[in-house]
Amino acid sequence: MSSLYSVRPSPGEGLGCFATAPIPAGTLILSETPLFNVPEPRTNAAVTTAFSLLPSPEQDRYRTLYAQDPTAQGDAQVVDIFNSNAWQTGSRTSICPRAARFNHNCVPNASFAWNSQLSQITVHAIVAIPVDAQINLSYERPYQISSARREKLSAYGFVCSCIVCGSDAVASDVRRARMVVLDARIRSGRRQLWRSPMPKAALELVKLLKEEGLVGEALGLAYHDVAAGWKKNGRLDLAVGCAVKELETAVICFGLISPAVDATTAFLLALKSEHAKLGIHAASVPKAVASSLETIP
Ligand SMILES: C[S@@+](CC[C@H](N)C(=O)[O-])C[C@H]1O[C@@H](n2cnc3c(N)ncnc32)[C@H](O)[C@@H]1O
Repeated sequence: MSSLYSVRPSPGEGLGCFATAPIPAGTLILSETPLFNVPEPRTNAAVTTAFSLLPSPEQDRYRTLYAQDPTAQGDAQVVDIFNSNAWQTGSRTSICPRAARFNHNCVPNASFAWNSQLSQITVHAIVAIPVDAQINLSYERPYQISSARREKLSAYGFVCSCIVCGSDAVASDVRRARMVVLDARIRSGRRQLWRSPMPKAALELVKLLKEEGLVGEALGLAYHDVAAGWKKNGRLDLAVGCAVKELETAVICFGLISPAVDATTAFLLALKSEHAKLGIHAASVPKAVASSLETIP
């Protein structure tokens, strides 16, 4: 795969990855096999032992990666580099030297994933990335307001200066605080005093995620929740439509050959077959439902 980006200095961020050509959404930007990994929960001893087993040229390559403390030596340097560059890959944490050059943005334009089918990490563009734009991943979960993200990101030794940590912080915090509430409500599956005819929380989450520009994995999960909600409410026709959206998002974030796309396809097919068995055809959609669906293009 010829590289779609070059690694060069990014002011205030060390090195970063910049598109060398326009990159359409859904493009596989990078796939990489980890140099080494350790099981979670990890220990410093596990990291230094795994590092000591690497061939010398790979150790040298590792030592070129970013370290928070450039004066650290020996095991302290190995651990510092690991903590600054490692990614969660299933039940392990891995060093992927090429993926380690992507900087963070709270509204990322690319999605990082561990693909257990390929035993590789993948990075996909989740929106169209113009030439010369920096390609960013998110190091943090999206459902957090700026102060919470700032605290988490301080572990990496930097203060994020992206738009939703800066000029758009107030509006963004309102949206993200609401996302936290909605996500908790969906996860707890709290019983309602009266039954809503539609999955309100998940529909609102989809709307907010789009307003915030968070069109990656979180949006796919929210589509899933909308589909599951419609199913619960006996609207398999609407559930199928949302499961299609979930699948489209999964293909963009993870690529066609991925466990995530397999799972999403299975969910969609199960809904379709249930819908077909019941012989239900798209019923006329009540007005309130139709207007809420307008939020899902
Ligand atoms: C995984 S490395 C990313 C590549 C790194 N910039 C390099 O030069 O190799 C993580 C480090 O990059 C820097 N970094 C990443 N995103 C940043 C951002 N949005 N603003 C400032 N520094 C950032 C921080 O120093 C962080 O600890």
